Amino acid sequence: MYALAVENLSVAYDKKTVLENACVTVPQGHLAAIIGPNGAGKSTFLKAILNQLPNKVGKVEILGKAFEPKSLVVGYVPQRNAVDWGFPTNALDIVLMGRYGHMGLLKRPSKQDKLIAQQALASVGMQDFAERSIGQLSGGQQQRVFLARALAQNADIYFLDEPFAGVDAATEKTIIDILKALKVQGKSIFVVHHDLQTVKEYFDYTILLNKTILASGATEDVFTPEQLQKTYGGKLFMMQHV
Ligand SMILES: Nc1ncnc2c1ncn2[C@@H]1O[C@H](COP(=O)(O)OP(=O)(O)OP(=O)(O)O)[C@@H](O)[C@H]1O
Repeated sequence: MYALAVENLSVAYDKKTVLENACVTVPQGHLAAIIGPNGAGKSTFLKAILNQLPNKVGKVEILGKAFEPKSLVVGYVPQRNAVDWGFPTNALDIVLMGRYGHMGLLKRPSKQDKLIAQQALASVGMQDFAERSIGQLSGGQQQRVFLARALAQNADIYFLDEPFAGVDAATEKTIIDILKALKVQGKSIFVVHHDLQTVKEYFDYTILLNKTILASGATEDVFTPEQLQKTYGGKLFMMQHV
């Protein structure tokens, strides 16, 4: 069974097609980068997989099943700028949302849920900020809290949209170490990523996307100058580092 199987996925916004016939299968247990230029459709690809876009056509299976919004199996960390940070809630409550699907009918967090949420906050180095309003956290701290929420959910497959955007080197290291640890546990992780210089170091699997999936597979096979040229065209100026 594949972690992700996508067949002929297409998405249009206002009749403009931004994703066309994307096809990819990814085995379980990989830490996979999704890369491609700005506007290539990477966020759209994630949102379509997670059934957030009404105008999608095609077939998507996550661990052999169609995505269900209440699924506990799938954890999602959206792009930071897609989140309403004015929402009046504190960091611990955000992380507790990751436990929501695990709670009983009354949706009241148990002691165990609170403990798991606190542990998740601690694992991203944010234990001292549990009571802080999310609007009063720095960008990197917000990113850590959202990662903690996904960790508290204890999902099997994770989708993260640019988790390293605007974070400092220490936060980036914290995040990548956590993602690598998830992979060691056999989980599957998909990360929209922009920094081509760290792809080989961070990811064992790479998906190249520009309006459709251009290539996917083991990073050493896919992350080649030829494939990157195909994906980025003339816009690629970092070829010498590849
Ligand atoms: N809600 C929307 N309505 C209309 N067009 C949209 C919408 N969201 C995205 N687009 C367009 O779809 C295309 C793909 O956008 P998307 O955000 O998926 O790209 P991306 O690869 O994630 O880009 P980036 O690397 O800049 O984050 C872009 O041309 C964008 O302008």
